[in-house]
Amino acid sequence: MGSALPFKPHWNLAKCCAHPSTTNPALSSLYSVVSMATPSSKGPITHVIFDMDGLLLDTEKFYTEVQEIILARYNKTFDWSLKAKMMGKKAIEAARVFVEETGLSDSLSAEAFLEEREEMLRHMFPASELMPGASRLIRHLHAKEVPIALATGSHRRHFELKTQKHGELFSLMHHVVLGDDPEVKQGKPSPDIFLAAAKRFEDGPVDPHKALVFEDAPSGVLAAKNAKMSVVMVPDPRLDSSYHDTADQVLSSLLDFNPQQWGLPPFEDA
Ligand SMILES: O=P(O)(O)OC[C@@H](O)CO
Ligand SMILES: [Mg+2]
Repeated sequence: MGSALPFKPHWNLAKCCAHPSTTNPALSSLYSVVSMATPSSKGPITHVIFDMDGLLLDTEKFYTEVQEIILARYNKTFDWSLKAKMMGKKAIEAARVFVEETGLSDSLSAEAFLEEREEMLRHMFPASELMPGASRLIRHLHAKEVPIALATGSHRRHFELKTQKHGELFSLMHHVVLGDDPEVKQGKPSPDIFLAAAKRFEDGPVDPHKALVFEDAPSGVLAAKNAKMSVVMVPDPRLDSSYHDTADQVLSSLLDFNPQQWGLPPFEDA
């Protein structure tokens, strides 16, 4: 499905020496910054846009589990190279990737796959838990009056099930853009969702160079870059590290984010 990534990145990723962890390997584990391009060339960040699945909520494991179950029926195994191509996308787009990449399209349609997946997922999503550092970062930015928004490939029904236990935290977002929003014509890696999110802040369209996106998925990182935004990637460690190269900064956890590096107010507990 290589052709499903129509947007070619065209920015320069100068690996930076500004952050101590990039020059001193001993500090690297301390900071848990996997890699970093210089944020200084981007100008200070004024607005933040969060992805949801796999970044704020530990929901990617549900998709993985269900897809493993479905594939086992065909004596096939689900792996992280397929996962990398599906994650972050709208449901139907991910479903097409699944049936094509597994060679099942003749026996299983994308629609039938979705129906079967849905039946299992709807029982799992209400148990969704927050990822480490998600609550701390959202609450910090909100308290410091940094405008924050959510941009998730999830459609409304899934969004509601996943956030059932976390309504108060998600209400801190200035706005939420979902995968089934009419303005999101194409899912990630198209920039549609991030451009829609940037438009809906109170003070009108935000200059993309002043927007920082947090993402876990390769398609989401590309979508942010296609929208000309800066992006911090917090990938699952099982994802191939070649997917890190497109991000401006790669962290092991949201807990390792240093707002000051991006011109954002520092944590008071740091
Ligand atoms: O955009 P996010 O929030 O990762 O959601 C996509 C999703 O439906 C699962 O991969
Ligand atoms: Mg995600």
